[in-house]
Amino acid sequence: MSGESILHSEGLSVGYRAPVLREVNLDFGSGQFIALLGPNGAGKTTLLRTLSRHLKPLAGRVEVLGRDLNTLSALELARLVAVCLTDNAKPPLLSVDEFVALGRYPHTGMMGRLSVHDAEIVERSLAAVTASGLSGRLVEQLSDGERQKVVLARALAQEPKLMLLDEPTAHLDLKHRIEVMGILRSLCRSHGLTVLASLHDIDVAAKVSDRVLLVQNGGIRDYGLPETVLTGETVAELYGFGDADFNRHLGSIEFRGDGKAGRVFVIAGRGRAAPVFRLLSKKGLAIETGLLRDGDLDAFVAAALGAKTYVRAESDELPANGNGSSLEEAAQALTACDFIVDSGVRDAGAEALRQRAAASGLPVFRVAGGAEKGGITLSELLAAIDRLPPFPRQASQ
Ligand SMILES: Nc1ncnc2c1ncn2[C@@H]1O[C@H](COP(=O)(O)OP(=O)(O)OP(=O)(O)O)[C@@H](O)[C@H]1O
Repeated sequence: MSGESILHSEGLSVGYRAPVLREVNLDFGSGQFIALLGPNGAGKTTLLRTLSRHLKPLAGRVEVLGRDLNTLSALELARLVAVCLTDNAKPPLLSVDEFVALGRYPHTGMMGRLSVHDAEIVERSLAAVTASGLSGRLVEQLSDGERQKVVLARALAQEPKLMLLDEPTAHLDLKHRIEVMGILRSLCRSHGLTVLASLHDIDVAAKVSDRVLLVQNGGIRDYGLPETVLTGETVAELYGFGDADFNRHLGSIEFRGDGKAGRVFVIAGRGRAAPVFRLLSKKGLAIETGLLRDGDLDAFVAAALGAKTYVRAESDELPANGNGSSLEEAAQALTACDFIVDSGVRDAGAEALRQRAAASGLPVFRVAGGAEKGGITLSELLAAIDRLPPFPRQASQ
């Protein structure tokens, strides 16, 4: 479904008096969901406004389905391209159904009557964004999230080839955000619709989009598969993160603590410790952890949080007596920490570290939920940490 060129641009410059983005060369096939990403003020809205002919290009050309954007009549353009910009319109005295029906006018003409078929499309479009219940209400009386769905329904009713959406989920709660993204994605798959949507939620963009278009510093920074373009470094540079990391394996942002509140060793493994890591990191603790197998979910989360991780390779079977060299390193790190959290994983490495923890004389907290029975809740862990004497404990001993 991606052979046909839906949108093509060459040497495009967009902006106002001065260019905001230069040399924008795009070529989008049909049936793709493309996320437009970039920091505030990078030019996402300006690009969408230019591609939808709300703004004249400063240079270059744009083609929609092989036709020069400038030569399309307003009606032809509306049949091909639907646009939802952020200026959240509140048309006075229009009902939801009348508003969504406006999307049919490119097909019926301004004076055209809605056929039964058109009325069905209006109904289907409202249902697609789970807004059938809003039928009969006045648009001006809707909440921001409800109005956003209705604006999307109008765009769907237009049955376009290309949808240009500026922050289409900004006002939606998590459930509706996921729903709307799912609907747009399935329209791309089933109807060959192409969507270019500016998104601020990079976690969502990484998971729903077929391609990502990154804009920054006056131009296109990158374009391609989210799986290859969205690396931790690229995302950090794009948004200027200092204290967070985008983890490409998890497709999510992790926030690092400043690590100034003390040092904790977490006996982790098999993904059990991910919530423990986040909790300790928010508490401002520097984290060390082991002994993880390569590819363990815990290793990804720990790395994203800036933890020092002791990993053994999949092939590197721990000797029965637990005397592997990486185990020894992990054990030494453990005894140099202020306290220990045991996530209750049951394997030879964890067992060996547990014995070293018990012998270290350091406080050890076992959290519930692992393979081992017993343990405290995460709230109890926080309270227990608060009761510890000030760190660094070992310096004062
Ligand atoms: N009407 C205008 N006249 C002049 N400059 C404008 C106008 N609208 C926006 N700009 C400027 O153009 C630049 C790009 O703005 P734009 O709204 O396209 O960014 P954006 O990437 O959509 O940002 P955000 O994520 O904050 O919505 C900004 O520096 C902005 O101040």
